Amino acid sequence: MTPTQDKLERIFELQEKLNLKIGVDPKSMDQESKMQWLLNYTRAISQELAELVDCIPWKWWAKYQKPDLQNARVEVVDLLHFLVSTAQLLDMSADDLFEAYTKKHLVNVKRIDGGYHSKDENDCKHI
Ligand SMILES: O=c1ccn([C@H]2C[C@H](O)[C@@H](COP(=O)(O)O)O2)c(=O)[nH]1
Repeated sequence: MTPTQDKLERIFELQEKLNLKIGVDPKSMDQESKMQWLLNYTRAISQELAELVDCIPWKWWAKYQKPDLQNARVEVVDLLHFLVSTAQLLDMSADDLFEAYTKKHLVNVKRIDGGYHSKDENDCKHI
């Protein structure tokens, strides 16, 4: 990591390198391959999320389960790998993700401050 590089940028760089090593290059994909890889990553996210759930005793009828918070942290990191890969497939850079996050954050705060009694389907169109 260079002294001026931020952590999100570094994560995006490492993820791009790992995915290239695995043989996945979003920059050389046609639309059909992009759709296939979006599905692959969203399925992977769903599976990793299930693994995260398994780190928490969720079976209300069973007594053998124990929390595994160390593994929960690893699952969060696995999820981040696939989330960043998904963002990269959608042509988002670390800067784009940060900008979209902060814009959506403002929408969320406005919704909560306004009581969030109804959903405005258009309040995210500018993000
Ligand atoms: O295309 C891929 C495939 C895997 N992984 C990373 C994400 C997780 O950290 C880990 C998941 O692999 P398993 O531990 O479930 O084998 O590999 C990627 O980043 N990109």
